[in-house]
Amino acid sequence: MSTANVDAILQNIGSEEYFPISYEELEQGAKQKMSAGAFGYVRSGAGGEETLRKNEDSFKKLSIVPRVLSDVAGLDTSINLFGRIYPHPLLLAPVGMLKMADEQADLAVAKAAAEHQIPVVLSTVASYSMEEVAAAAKGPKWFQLYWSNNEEVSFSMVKRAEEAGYEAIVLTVDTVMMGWRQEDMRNRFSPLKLGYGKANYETDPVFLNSLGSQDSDSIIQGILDNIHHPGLNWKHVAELKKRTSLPLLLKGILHPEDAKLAVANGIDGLIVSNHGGRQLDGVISAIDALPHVVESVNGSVPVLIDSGIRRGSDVVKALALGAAAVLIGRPFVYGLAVGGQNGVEKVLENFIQETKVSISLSGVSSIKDLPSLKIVRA
Ligand SMILES: Cc1cc2nc3c(=O)[nH]c(=O)nc-3n(C[C@H](O)[C@H](O)[C@H](O)COP(=O)(O)O)c2cc1C
Ligand SMILES: CCCCCCC(=O)C(=O)O
Repeated sequence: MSTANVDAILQNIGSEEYFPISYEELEQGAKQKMSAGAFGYVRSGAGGEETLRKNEDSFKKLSIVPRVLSDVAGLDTSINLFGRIYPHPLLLAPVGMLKMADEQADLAVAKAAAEHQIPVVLSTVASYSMEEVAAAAKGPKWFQLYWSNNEEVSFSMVKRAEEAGYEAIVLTVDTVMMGWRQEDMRNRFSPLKLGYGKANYETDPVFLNSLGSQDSDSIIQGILDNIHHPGLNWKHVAELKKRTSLPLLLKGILHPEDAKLAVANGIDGLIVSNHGGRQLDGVISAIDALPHVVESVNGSVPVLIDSGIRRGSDVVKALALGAAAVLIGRPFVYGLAVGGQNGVEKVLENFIQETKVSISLSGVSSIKDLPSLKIVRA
């Protein structure tokens, strides 16, 4: 391991201010900084939170069987997605309404990710518009689309993303309506109604033209009318595919048959995800769904994963089970709440370094060799 890695591991020791390292510490730190409603919104899952818990528990039930004496001196953690090389197998998952955590929200997150050339996936319901984020941060960026009932609004947002330099479109397909979120009902908290997610809508000419009036209340009502889209189906996906030259990924795939249909519809990549346990409670954990999805697409498209990834050894397990890359969700949101841009950078540095240590100690020296690493259910 290089001296730089050791330095990074020791970064907290002797430094003046301690920054949380573990996920549990980050969560506690964020709880102290955020309002009860905002923290509850980020932390919680749907229903009885069975899936939220299962996401993490499933990772813990998997064990790495490492190799030794395999010369890991020349570690290579780079990956290739859609023809572009990234230095780490990590992306930042789309997280909407980040002003709940920090005023600089998506701007701070995109700047932190750019420091490491980690792609950030900007949410449709971001707190800053896609053009503002593109102007603030020059790193790789993808755009996450929530389908709009007025489909011309969807196509308009995709066109804007292309023009602003976003490199892929991620259509989220597990959110045709909001999950049953008891914590938010208890707290009477809706960040959408508070306007934290309106930036991409209030800057969209097609959306604005569709409204009778363009005051703040009408914009928010317009978003609520558009964002629930129970009619979404494969025809929309096929039409969207025709409308963009960018790689199109579907986020929220758990069933191998849906994965096959996605490939048949020309989709370029999949994200195995249960939305961090925030949509349908009781569903399979993402890491348990992953090998079946990977098998069903048989290498035809890259399969990424999110939901429950908390540390470097989780990244190793996901890549060993066939993921092309992983997306981090809540950990970076908590980093943002605790320390703004600097907090996100710290979370990413720890993920990067722990991932490197975990791959090396597994006896593997390149990401492309991780699928040969033995993982057992213990
Ligand atoms: C506060 C919050 C907001 C989110 N907003 C979005 C969003 O706008 N679009 C989306 O596709 N997924 C959204 N997600 C889901 C994440 O992209 C991701 O699937 C999930 O956070 C992964 O699980 P993890 O947080 O356990 O890592 C959100 C998640 C959280 C916690
Ligand atoms: C209709 C779904 C709106 C969801 C907004 C943000 C999100 O994805 C979340 O998990 O919260």
